[in-house]
Amino acid sequence: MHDADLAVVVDDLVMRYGDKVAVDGLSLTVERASITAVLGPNGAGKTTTLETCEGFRKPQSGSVRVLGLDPVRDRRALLPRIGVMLQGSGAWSGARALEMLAHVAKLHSDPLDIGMLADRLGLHECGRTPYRRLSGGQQQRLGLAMAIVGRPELVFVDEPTAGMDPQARRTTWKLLQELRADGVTVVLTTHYMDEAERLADHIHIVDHGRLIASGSPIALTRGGASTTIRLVVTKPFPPGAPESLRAALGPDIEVTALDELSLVVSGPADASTLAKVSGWCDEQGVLPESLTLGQRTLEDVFLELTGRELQP
Ligand SMILES: Nc1ncnc2c1ncn2[C@@H]1O[C@H](COP(=O)(O)OP(=O)(O)OP(=O)(O)O)[C@@H](O)[C@H]1O
Repeated sequence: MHDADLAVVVDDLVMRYGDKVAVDGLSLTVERASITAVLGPNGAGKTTTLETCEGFRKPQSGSVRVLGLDPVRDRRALLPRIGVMLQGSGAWSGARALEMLAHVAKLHSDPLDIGMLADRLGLHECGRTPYRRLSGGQQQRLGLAMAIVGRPELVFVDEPTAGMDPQARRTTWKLLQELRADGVTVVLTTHYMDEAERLADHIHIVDHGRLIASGSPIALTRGGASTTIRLVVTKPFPPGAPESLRAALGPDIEVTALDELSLVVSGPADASTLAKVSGWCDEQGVLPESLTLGQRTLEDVFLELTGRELQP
C-alpha cells in the first residue's frame, strides 16, 4: 500500500500512565475512505491510541502520522481536516444542544447545514436542552454532529453508539457509511462485535495495548476454526472438564472454558462433534441447558486469541 493511500499510520507506539503501560508497541494503519474499527476490551488502549492520533497526547515512543502530518507538531494544519467525537464532553454542561452545534459550525469555513444535520440525527427534539440534561444517546448524537459538521476528511469516533437505542444506532451506522461513500475516512472504537462486523472494512483487534489480529471482518472470521459449539450446563462442570472433553474430541478441536457453566468448542466442528459433546455430557452426568453449533464470530476470534471474552 502506498503511503498516500493511508490516512493514519501508527508505528510502534508506546504510551504509559506512570508505571502503567497503556499502549505497548502498537502499529496499525488506516486506509483512506474506509471505515476502520479498533476493537478491544475495556482498558485495551483504544482511547489512548485515538487521543494520540488526535494530537491530544504526544507519543512517548514510536510515531503517529495522520493525513501525512504529525498530530502534535502540525496541529494547526491538521485540526480543520479532522473531526473528533469524544466519549463525553462535560465542559459544555450549561450550553444548549443546537447552540453548541451552531458554535462549532462557525469555527469551520464551509460547514454542513446544521438544520439538515439535526434532522438526520434527531436533534431537534432536544435542541434547546442544556448539554448536561441530554440523555446518553442524545449526547452521543450531538457529539457525532459536532465531529462532522466541518466536513472533515477523517473522523475519529470513540464508541459512537454506546448508550444509543437501536434506531439511533442504525441511523448512526447509515451516516458513517454515507461519510465513507463521500470519501471520508472513519476510525471508530467499539466494544460491539456486531457494529464492527457490520460497518468496518477493516478491523484491528487490540488487547493489553498490542495489536493481536487485523483484517477484514470476513478474513478474520474465515481463518482458523470455521465453526464453534457453545455448551451451557445447568450445574458447574466437574473438575478438569475442558481437558476431558478435549480428549474425547481429538487433537484438532480446541475447548475453552468461559466460566463454570459454559465452554466453547472450536475447530472443524460438525454434527458428529456435536453428538460427541452430547455423549460426553451424558458420561459426565452434566445436563446441557443449551448446546449450539454456529459460525465463527469475531467474539470467537477474540476468545481463541486471548482465552477471554471480549464483551464485559
Ligand atoms: N489518565 C489516565 N491515567 C492513568 N491511567 C489511565 C489514564 N487513562 C487510561 N489509563 C489506563 O490505561 C489503560 C488503557 O486505557 P484506554 O482508555 O486507552 O483503554 P480503552 O481501550 O479505550 O478502554 P475503554 O474501552 O474502557 O474506553 C487502562 O488500563 C486505563 O486504566
